[in-house]
Amino acid sequence: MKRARIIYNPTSGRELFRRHLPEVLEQLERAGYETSCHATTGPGDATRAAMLAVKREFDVVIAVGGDGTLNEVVAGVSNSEKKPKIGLIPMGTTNDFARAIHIPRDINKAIEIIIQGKTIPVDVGLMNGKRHFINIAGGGRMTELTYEVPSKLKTVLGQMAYYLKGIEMLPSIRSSRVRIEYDGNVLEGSVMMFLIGLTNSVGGFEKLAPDASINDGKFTLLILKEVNIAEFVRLASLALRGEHLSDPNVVYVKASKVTVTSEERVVLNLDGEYGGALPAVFENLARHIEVFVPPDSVDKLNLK
Ligand SMILES: Nc1ncnc2c1ncn2[C@@H]1O[C@H](COP(=O)(O)OP(=O)(O)OP(=O)(O)O)[C@@H](O)[C@H]1O
Repeated sequence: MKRARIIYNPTSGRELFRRHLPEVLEQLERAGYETSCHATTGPGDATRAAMLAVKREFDVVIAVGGDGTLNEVVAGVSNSEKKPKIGLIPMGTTNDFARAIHIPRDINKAIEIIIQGKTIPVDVGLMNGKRHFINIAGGGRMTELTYEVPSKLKTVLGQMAYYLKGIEMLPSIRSSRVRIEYDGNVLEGSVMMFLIGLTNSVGGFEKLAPDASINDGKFTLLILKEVNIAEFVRLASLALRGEHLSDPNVVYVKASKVTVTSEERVVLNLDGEYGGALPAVFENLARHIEVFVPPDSVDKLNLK
């Protein structure tokens, strides 16, 4: 019998998952999975739980929560040789990764995808050899807003909270002088922000990196050069429609290794959480984990 470990954030998604747990266990049992659960207790706990699941040789680990929980689970399995396959039940306010691989927010449908058994290898990002990311790493004053949004506000308002915070922060946005090295190229100058993405969507901007592939071993590096506020707002609205790529203020390239340094203090954001400050080396761990995906969506995933 196959063994699955559910790691769920009980505070995520208005605590809906706990009520559905009995039927989820039954659904998995019928499909031949012996399943046990762990409810996370706070930051870092999902990583510890995932490491334990690796040690106890579970075949599958199911991350239930938002991008934060998934990030922690991936970090927990990432350093082991024999990794469990990762299933995903999106319950968070931001579920960028789930959206990128077409996992619906419906609990039973998400479980059904795991039961169907189709997995694909996907890339994982690693910063400074120790911190993992699954969606995006970024730096610059602009990217700070993602973790400055209070979680209460996020729960109530969802995506809207980011936009409100973004508007509030607009006047204080300024550029940072950085040196960015990517696959042998160098770019030096003042930038509003740089983003190092694995998937195509970030915080509701689903066309930010329209050609991103989740298993090509490459990041999409997106750099926004120094612009004034009016220009910034214009570019943000272009980015919503995916029309920012050819703008002269935007650098848009693919790279598997990116090194960023600065003489200023530039803080980083990893998957929406505070990620320390520069200097940083970002490496793409190609095809590092196996995740369950809907079999009928594989064609739409832009796989390499
Ligand atoms: N029992 C808990 N109480 C409080 N915080 C928790 C608990 N368990 C986990 N966490 C923390 O909550 C963070 C965010 O959770 P998660 O990503 O699952 O959902 P979310 O906050 O709804 O959505 P998102 O992170 O996508 O905005 C996790 O990274 C984890 O550190």
